Amino acid sequence: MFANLINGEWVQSAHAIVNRNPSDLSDVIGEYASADRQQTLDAIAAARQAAPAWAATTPQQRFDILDRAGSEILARKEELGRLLSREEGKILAEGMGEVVRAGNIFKYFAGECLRQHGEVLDSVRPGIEVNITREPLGVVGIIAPWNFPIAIPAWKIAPALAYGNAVVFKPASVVPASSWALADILHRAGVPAGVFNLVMGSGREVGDVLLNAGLDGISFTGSQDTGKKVAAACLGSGSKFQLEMGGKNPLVVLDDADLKLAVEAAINGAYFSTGQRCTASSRLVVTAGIHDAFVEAMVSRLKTLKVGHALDISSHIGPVVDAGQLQQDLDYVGIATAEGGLLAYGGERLQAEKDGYYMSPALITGTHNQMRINREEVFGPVASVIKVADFEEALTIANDTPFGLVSGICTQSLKLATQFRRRAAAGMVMVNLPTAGVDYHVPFGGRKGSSYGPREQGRYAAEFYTTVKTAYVAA
Ligand SMILES: NC(=O)C1=CN([C@@H]2O[C@H](COP(=O)(O)OP(=O)(O)OC[C@H]3O[C@@H](n4cnc5c(N)ncnc54)[C@H](OP(=O)(O)O)[C@@H]3O)[C@@H](O)[C@H]2O)C=CC1
Ligand SMILES: O=C(O)CCC(=O)C(=O)O
Repeated sequence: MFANLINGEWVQSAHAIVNRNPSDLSDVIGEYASADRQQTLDAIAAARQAAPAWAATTPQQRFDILDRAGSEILARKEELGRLLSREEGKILAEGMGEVVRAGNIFKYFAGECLRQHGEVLDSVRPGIEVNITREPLGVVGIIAPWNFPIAIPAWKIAPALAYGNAVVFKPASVVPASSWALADILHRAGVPAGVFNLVMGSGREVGDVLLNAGLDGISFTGSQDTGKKVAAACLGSGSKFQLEMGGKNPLVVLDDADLKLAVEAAINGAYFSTGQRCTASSRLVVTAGIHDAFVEAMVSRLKTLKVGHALDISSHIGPVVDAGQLQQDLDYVGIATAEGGLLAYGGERLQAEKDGYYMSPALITGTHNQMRINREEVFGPVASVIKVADFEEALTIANDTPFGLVSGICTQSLKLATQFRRRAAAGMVMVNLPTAGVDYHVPFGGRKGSSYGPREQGRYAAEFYTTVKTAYVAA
């Protein structure tokens, strides 16, 4: 059984998480130790003890460790990419791409260790100097989702360590293998005992302990429902917190769009990675003049996509991650058609020899923005089309959502693209690009119900993982 990493030791548990391949349920990836409450408390105590010495390391020491971890991740991209695709179900090219992203993130934050700086100002009073510096929070709890099993842990763990914090990390139960591999790499890269702890286990048990332990910070990505629980618990226990929680992202297609480009952006954004991205384009907002041609071209393109085993290089779309998510996706197709939407393509459970969780990508037309299919996050290969009159209506509909992560537009008009960029009520805007697929060195995050707290990624990550100190010194 793959063990948890607590205080620099591999620790077994009484119970196991059995990790199965969603492409082929007969393929068991491994058994992973499911930590209990006491083991989670042990990990927190170890992190508390290790945090001050880690905060006092030199930037060079932290650089060396994070850089070594990044190099190993990059060197093992094929092996780790296969492992990731086996446990989560995204196709191999996407799995390997995600591993490369994780390696680059560690390299980037290794560099950030060396680039930390403060500010010196003269006081408004004579003879006084003001120094503004950043300090680590202390111990940070990290709770990750299943849809990016190595990149999301990387973009939380790397800045936490780079800025001098100790970490207790809980991965999603359904994808422990990539997290275990990452913990093993960090351990061998030289992270001191207790500075990085891995506690695999359920949200109800391990997650609950982390939320109520009064940690210095909690960084969470996952559903809105759980995010609300995280927020309430952190307010109670006094932990600083940061939440990333999904989207209902619009891709606007205007009459003047390059049709081929718009279709490729929509196919990529809505269906690649099986639509299991918080940045997925689940609402396609299309103006009347291009609507019919767009829908026809989408259906033609969808017919060329092969749904299949994630490790089969001819597959374009892998399985859904598990039975619960598959049922949720199929239910939403039913909800949309019951509300009056028309199923233009797909939306069916696909039977497979190996019993994987396969469904055909669904395109639903004739929808309006108040339908549940356009208000609630599905998190699967399901997209709906909303027909609108013109740019102004498209923008209004794009912004009319409880979420605000990404907003995209396809147009050849610089003027309308600029208007959209300025007026979109979202944390990220994409012009003539899919809504999904972001860089690792720039801020990531949204507005309204999508996010709470400082942005993740790039140097903006320092806003969450550090606290600012202002010192007044009489000269
Ligand atoms: N925005 C995004 O990036 C993501 C959004 N989602 C959305 O969430 C839906 C459900 O996915 P799911 O994985 O169940 O998401 P959850 O929000 O339930 O899980 C995310 C993480 O939180 C943990 N967790 C769950 N309950 C608690 C709790 N009470 N206290 C502390 N931690 C907890 C989970 O642990 P455990 O795995 O053990 O349950 C997991 O590590 C999806 O259908 C999708 O709509 C999901 C993933 C990512
Ligand atoms: O689209 C991306 O590259 C990132 C998506 C993401 O972070 C998520 O789905 O949680």
